[in-house]
Parts: sequence; structure tokens; C-alpha cells
Amino acid sequence: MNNKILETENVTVSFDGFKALNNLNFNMDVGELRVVIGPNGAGKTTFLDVITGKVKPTEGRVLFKGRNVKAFSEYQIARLGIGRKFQTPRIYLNLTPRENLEIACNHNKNALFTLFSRPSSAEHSKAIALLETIGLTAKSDILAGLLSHGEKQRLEIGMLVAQSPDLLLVDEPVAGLTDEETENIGNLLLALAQSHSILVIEHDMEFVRQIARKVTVLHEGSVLCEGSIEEVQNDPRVIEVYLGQQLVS
Ligand SMILES: Nc1ncnc2c1ncn2[C@@H]1O[C@H](COP(=O)(O)OP(=O)(O)OP(=O)(O)O)[C@@H](O)[C@H]1O
Repeated sequence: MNNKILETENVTVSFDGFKALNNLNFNMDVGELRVVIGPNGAGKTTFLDVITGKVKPTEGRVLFKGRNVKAFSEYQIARLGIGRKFQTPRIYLNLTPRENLEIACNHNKNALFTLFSRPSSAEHSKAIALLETIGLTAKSDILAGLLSHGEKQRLEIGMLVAQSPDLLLVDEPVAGLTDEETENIGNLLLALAQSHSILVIEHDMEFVRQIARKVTVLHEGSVLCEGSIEEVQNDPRVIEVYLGQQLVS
């Protein structure tokens, strides 16, 4: 049986001849929490784009749960079970955290329908449980626009989880956050990792140390190396590509 949630086989993405991804081979197991790092321009965002179908590979294949996603649109891939958290939170600022989560729980209907109908008791209970998970119970009924940046990030992660994805893609969740909020996000991802497969792109090495089990280093669109945080930090190839950048602290 295939226990891989995600595989890329020789994936190349060319933009006018420039290879943002170059023969990329990557895989992660069901239930794994993986962190992908790499210097600026390494191809990290393009990597997420190719997994979600926003960008199609020029060559190679992306397999989700063993299935080639080539023929699927971005929307269809999301419905297959891939949820993506972008760097900037995408939440409804004029609704409360609870309403945001109820809308996300109710992803078969649109936001307007959800607003003008009462949530089912299952949706309501799920939203209440998620508020607890993301640590926003005390703020469940204030406007989401009044939340701090870190709280908004946690809310959006909760909204992703509400859609029950099999794989969560999380792009730089702690950029611009305080140390305390960074730690909160780390603890949240560690808690979610007990029941989800999660791929995190991150620059903040303190945060990577907090959450990482296995780290993949991307460089020039390919995997440079993989291993524990200690292994990759001590790898001379990693030190070389990061020279002049802030990996080793
Ligand atoms: N649509 C595009 N057209 C042309 N070049 C692109 C396009 N998208 C990305 N690139 C190039 O591909 C390379 C990889 O970009 P990507 O954004 O994936 O890197 P990254 O690792 O996410 O970088 P950063 O850490 O700076 O966000 C970069 O050199 C970028 O300029």
C-alpha cells in the first residue's frame, strides 16, 4: 500500500526557459509534519503552486495520495483534500471568529448562504471545538478585524482545518509575528500534526527548530538535502547556499 500523501516525480516548472523547479523529487508520508526551507528564489512558493495546481509542471508528475493531479483544476485539487494557508490571512474581517469557522465548516455552501441561514448543530459544535484548538474561545464573538495578526493567522489555520483537508500546506505562518505568537502557532501546528499531514514553508529558523521533525532544503528548484534540523544545519552544502543569509543563528 502507498503510504505517501504527496510525491513529486522529476517535476520541472519553466517560466520562459527559466527553471523555477528543476527535476524536483520529493515525497512525504501520511501523517508527517515536514518543513521546507531554502534561500530566496529557491522555488518554495512555486513548489506549493505546483502542488495546488495553480501552476502546472512543464515536466514530471505530482501525485496526491498516489493519484496524478495533472488533469485536475486548482479548485478540484482543493476538493481532493489539499488546503493551503497563504502568508496573508484570508478571513472575513467583518464577521466573528465563530462565524468565520462556521462558514469554513460549511464549505459545500457559499458564505452568503451560510450567513443568512443558521449553522447546523454539527457545524456549530465543530466551530466551537476549533475555537478551543486555535485558542480563540475567549474572542469567539468579537469582530475578526479586531484580532491581532497572530490571532488572525491562527483563525485562518482553523478555517483550513474546518474543511477537513488530508494535507495542509502552510506558507510562512510566522512572518511578522511576535515571539509569543510564533510559539503559539508552533504549538498549534504540533497539535494539528497529531491528526494531519502538514507541509510548512518557513524562513524563521527558531520556529523551524520548534516544530521540525524532518527538514527539506530546496535550492535552485531541486532538493539540496533532507534530514533533521541538526543534520541540515551542519551540512556544508546548506551552509554554502545560505552564506550571507540568516540560516545559522
Ligand atoms: N511567474 C513567474 N515568471 C517568471 N519567473 C518566476 C515566476 N514565478 C517565480 N519565478 C522565479 O522562479 C524562482 C523561484 O521563485 P519562488 O517564488 O518559487 O521562490 P521562493 O523560494 O518562494 O522565494 P522567496 O523565499 O523569495 O519567496 C525565482 O527566481 C522567481 O523569480
